[in-house]
Amino acid sequence: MALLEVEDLTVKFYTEEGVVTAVDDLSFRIERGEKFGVVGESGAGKSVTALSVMRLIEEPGRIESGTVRFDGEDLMELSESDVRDVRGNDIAMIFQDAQTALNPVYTVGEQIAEAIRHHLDYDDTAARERAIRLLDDVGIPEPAARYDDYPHEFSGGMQQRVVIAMALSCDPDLLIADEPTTALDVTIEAKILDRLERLAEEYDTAIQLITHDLGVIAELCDRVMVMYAGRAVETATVEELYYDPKHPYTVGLMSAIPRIGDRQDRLQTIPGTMPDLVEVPSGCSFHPRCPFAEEVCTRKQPPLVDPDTGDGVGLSDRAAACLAYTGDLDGELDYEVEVKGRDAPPTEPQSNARLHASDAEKRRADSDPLRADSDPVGADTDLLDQSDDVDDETGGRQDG
Ligand SMILES: Nc1ncnc2c1ncn2[C@@H]1O[C@H](COP(=O)(O)OP(=O)(O)OP(=O)(O)O)[C@@H](O)[C@H]1O
Repeated sequence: MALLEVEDLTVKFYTEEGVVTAVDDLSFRIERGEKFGVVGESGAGKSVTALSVMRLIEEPGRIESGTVRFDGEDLMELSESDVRDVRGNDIAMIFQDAQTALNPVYTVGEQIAEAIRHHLDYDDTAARERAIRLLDDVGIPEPAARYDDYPHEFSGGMQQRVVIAMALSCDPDLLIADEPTTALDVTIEAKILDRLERLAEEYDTAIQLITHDLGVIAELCDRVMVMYAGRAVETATVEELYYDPKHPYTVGLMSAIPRIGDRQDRLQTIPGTMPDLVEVPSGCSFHPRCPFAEEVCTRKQPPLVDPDTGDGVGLSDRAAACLAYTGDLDGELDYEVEVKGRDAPPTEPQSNARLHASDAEKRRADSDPLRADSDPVGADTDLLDQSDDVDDETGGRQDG
């Protein structure tokens, strides 16, 4: 039995502008101890998916349908108090902004110890010891001394480590991490991801890592689901995704990963933005941005299929939702995957995928009214967004 099984999940927000279908008939599975990545641009539905699993969707949102089974138990059927027990004990969640997760008026040690006392029924001394061990585990120097410091005395990177310690304090089976390192400098990001990976293995915790950055997925994950406009468009192992991406959107995301010494203007590789989810384009929702789109793509929604056979797939199988794999397209997907440093360990994105549209397709795309108000720069600055924050990894106290 898988640890988490989500089937046919649909979540809508009833806003003044209209009904937003944030998650549309989504199914996926996370195995025990697995590191599962969810990737896609802003608005793809990644966070809403995670919040739905935790049953934390609030008005004007509504989970319309679907099942979420955790360890065989349907979370949708549980009472509110039983779900609260699952949160914290079995599933923990961390967010991008460490500051909002930490209470400024309590010391970090107290906050972790309180979570331990509450969920694990430890006495004060045992909770303090476990909290100090956790601070040490997440890489905070002099953990016993830092136990009594307040959140503002820690740098951003160190605060996020504290949040990870708090999330792991009750030994959850699943840790949902929503853009946990996006606000941090890249070198600190790499260290925290590395630490997260080691701890997940040590504690046998599965991770659902949400990010818009395929580079982060490569650092940590075993398997990936690529989301677009509330739907899964591709699922694969990390190796399959990097060496052999199957969906044009994945190829576009891959092209957008910046590399050292890379002078190519990547802002042109995946033009357009995520559609307005009140009025999702007909057929394949990616078709207005896809260089390979044909007329059929405007009216037929592609099912998730095995890209080799075109057959339907199970929850964990390799799959892509593109009509190229169901035999509906006249043309072929024409893209290259240039693999860099095949022998290098998969800590760096390995492939350098490129989309090619024929001149005719480019002209069609350029004159496509659906693209008229697209914003190529906006789309890709999001994909390339990196904070300039410089963090203090020495563990030293912050000034002031
Ligand atoms: N409280 C809300 N009210 C109305 N619409 C919402 C609400 N929360 C989310 N949505 C909509 O649901 C869609 C999916 O949002 P979601 O936050 O899941 O995207 P995401 O992929 O996590 O993007 P990001 O990386 O920006 O968080 C978006 O169109 C968003 O506008």
